[in-house]
Amino acid sequence: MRHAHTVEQVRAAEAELAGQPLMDRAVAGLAATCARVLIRRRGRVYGSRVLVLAGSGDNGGDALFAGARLARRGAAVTAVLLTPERAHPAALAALRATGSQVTSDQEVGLADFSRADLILDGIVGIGGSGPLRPAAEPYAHQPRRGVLVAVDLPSGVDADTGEVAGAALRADLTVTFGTHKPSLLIDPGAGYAGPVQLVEIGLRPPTAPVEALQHDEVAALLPRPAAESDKYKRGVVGLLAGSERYPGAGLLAVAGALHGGAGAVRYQGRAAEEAVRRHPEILLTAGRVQSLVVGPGSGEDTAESLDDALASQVPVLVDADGLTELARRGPRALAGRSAPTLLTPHAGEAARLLGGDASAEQVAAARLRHARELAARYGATVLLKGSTTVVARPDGTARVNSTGTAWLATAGSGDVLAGLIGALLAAGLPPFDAAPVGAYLHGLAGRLAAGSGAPITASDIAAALPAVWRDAAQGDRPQEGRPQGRRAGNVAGLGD
Ligand SMILES: NC(=O)C1=CN([C@@H]2O[C@H](COP(=O)(O)OP(=O)(O)OC[C@H]3O[C@@H](n4cnc5c(N)ncnc54)[C@H](OP(=O)(O)O)[C@@H]3O)[C@@H](O)[C@H]2O)[C@@H](O)CC1
Ligand SMILES: [K+]
Repeated sequence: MRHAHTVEQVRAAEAELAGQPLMDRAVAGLAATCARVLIRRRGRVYGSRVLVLAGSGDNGGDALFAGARLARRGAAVTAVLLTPERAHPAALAALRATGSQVTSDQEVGLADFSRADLILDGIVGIGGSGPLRPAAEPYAHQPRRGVLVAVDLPSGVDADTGEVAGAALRADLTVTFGTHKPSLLIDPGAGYAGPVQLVEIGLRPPTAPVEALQHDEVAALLPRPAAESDKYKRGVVGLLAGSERYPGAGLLAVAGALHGGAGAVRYQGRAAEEAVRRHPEILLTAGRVQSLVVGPGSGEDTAESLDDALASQVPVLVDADGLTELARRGPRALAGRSAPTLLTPHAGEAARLLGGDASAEQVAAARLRHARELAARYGATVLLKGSTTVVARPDGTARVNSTGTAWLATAGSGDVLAGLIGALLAAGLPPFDAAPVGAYLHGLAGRLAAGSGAPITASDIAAALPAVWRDAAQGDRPQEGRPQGRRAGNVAGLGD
């Protein structure tokens, strides 16, 4: 599990360890990573050109101390101070003692930015607020050829939310200290971080408000049939999906559910004839179900289907047309439910559910905030789809998934996901497990189908699910070329 803590929690955990050499530990890890990057890139540290961008806080201090260590190994280090009168005194003295160049001339800094083999972004860390200050902003737009390593987090990214108010420095690699910050897991911030390396410094923060399931946790949560299993023990999922106008959505939801480990799929939409032709194993009769999926392509039947689903005593997943109808009814429509409800909107549907309080663009730019807001308003678990999928509970705790790939953004991909998660709900996983496990598998299936990069269809994603499931169930790590998470890959040859 990757745990991410807020700035407030990090500060409190840091205070408990007062007197311990936290900065030394952080700097040692940071400098060691930078040295490895230089050795991979140039074969040695000696003679490499390193630029340190140092702001006025401890983030700048970390960068200057790391610069001093690299200078002692023979790197040619230049430090650019963004607020010269307030640079970290001890760190600046350590760097000066190596004979390195120190300047506050931003023209020099920008020129070196383009030339350096390695740039340390120590402009601002968890002490940041608002958009980058004017002195720092030009670095966000400056071209470079070297590797940019963000210290703790990329400057310009909000640590707690991943929101980017203006410009931000786009890193090739982030070295973070003590714990992940939510911004390193959630887009758009995560997109600026690159692969993230965590340096342990001894922090003991409390329960994390944001976490990301990793391969082992997903493996442990996957339902496995036992010797005495029958279809009800494995879980029967009911699908209220597919209409005369959109029959395909129903078929894709069926494919997702069948490959999601359902003991059986009870199909209750208008595409029954085609569904049974394609998937002869489905049931068309009314009967017992252990979860319901309502909405994918449900068209003209949506209102009635949603009534039926919400009146049931089983977990309900509401997607697509079901969400549009729910937005019309508002949060009170879920008030009487005793069984769990899971909503799976994309940004546009989320905006609708929020009743016009935010646009789709605003939702996408502040994913964590809006997923939490929706979960709280509707008293339901919410899976907000997109570049990072965020799952939030009404109490604000969240899980994020980053196995996704841009190739997943294809028609019908969400229908497969709805069926897949519906099957996991039917198997007995609570929504806060079923949703991130489903998103994790769905993302990997997309990656597997897309291979080294090729257009895929939603049917390809469904077809790839068994292979992904098999790997996960056997505890196999995703193989090379099939990274576990976007940021776990060996991007630009920099990951460990
Ligand atoms: N916690 C831990 O356990 C450990 C923490 N460690 C390290 O300490 C870092 C936190 O240091 P920190 O508290 O000194 O804050 P930091 O991030 O340097 O920023 C403050 C400065 O930035 C400025 N500034 C603000 N907003 C800005 C903006 N938008 N754009 C530009 N500038 C902006 C602000 O200016 P001011 O508002 O004062 O004018 C202030 O001077 C942390 O990220 C990690 O690297 C490790 O060494 C060891 C263990
Ligand atoms: K930084």
